[in-house]
Amino acid sequence: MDLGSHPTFESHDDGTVLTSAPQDAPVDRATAAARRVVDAMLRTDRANANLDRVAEELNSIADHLEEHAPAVAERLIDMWNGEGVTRHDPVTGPENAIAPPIVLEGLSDGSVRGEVTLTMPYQGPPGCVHGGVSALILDHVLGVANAWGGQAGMTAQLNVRYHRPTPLFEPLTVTGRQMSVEGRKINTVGSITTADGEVCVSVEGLFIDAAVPRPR
Ligand SMILES: CCCCCCCC/C=C\CCCCCCCC(=O)SCCNC(=O)CCNC(=O)[C@H](O)C(C)(C)COP(=O)(O)OP(=O)(O)OC[C@H]1O[C@@H](n2cnc3c(N)ncnc32)[C@H](O)[C@@H]1OP(=O)(O)O
Repeated sequence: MDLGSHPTFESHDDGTVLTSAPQDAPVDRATAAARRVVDAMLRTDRANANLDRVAEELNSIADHLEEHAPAVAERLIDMWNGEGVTRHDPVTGPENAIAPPIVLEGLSDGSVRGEVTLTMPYQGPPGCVHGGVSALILDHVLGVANAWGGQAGMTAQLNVRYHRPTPLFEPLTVTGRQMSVEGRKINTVGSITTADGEVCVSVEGLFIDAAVPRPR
């Protein structure tokens, strides 16, 4: 899978930042505000907050953004050619309000690593992370681990084991590592652990090196 050049690398003492750390660009600031709105919407007092006004103002913001939206095909070309591949995805993308977003580093031992504290929008069981959200995060982290390992691919299988509930509101460490490459088949593992080192979720993924054409 051709990932092309990656315009957002930065060298750090600990490793190499593989994803796009949020910057002070207007789009990053606007997306961070949208993320804050999603979180606050779940926390606010339904009886006392003026939600009619909130709906009106948010719809007016959406109207403005949609008025300035190019055709989807054009937008996809910009995303994949101009802006860098790590700015829009739902796990690390600073421009994607759905993303926490997680900053991932590639370490010299071949693994990738990031830290994240997840909040209300990612809830599954009471006070805990939704299992599908953990799977989403790990699928992506394994994908980045493959890129860091030198051969990337499409997810063909993801085997997820939930060892214990994953807490919200606590720092979590997410890791991934490419284990082997046999022809087009890539085996990759990863986990989500608490600050105490307890493994909450572990995954084994099979990825297949497959060409996905970039929009042009
Ligand atoms: C220098 C550092 C750089 C760092 C840069 C950092 C930046 C990183 C940037 C960006 C990271 C991005 C991270 C993204 C991560 C997201 C991942 C996703 O969400 S991927 C979307 C979900 N997955 C799909 O939609 C796939 C759908 N499936 C398919 O397209 C096909 O089935 C595919 C490509 C998986 C395989 O299809 P075929 O036609 O190419 O190949 P066939 O011939 O079927 O299989 C090849 C071999 O693999 C086995 N195989 C295929 N699928 C299998 C499966 N599910 N289970 C077991 N084996 C399977 C087959 O049995 C065959 O094996 P035999 O060669 O015969 O031994």
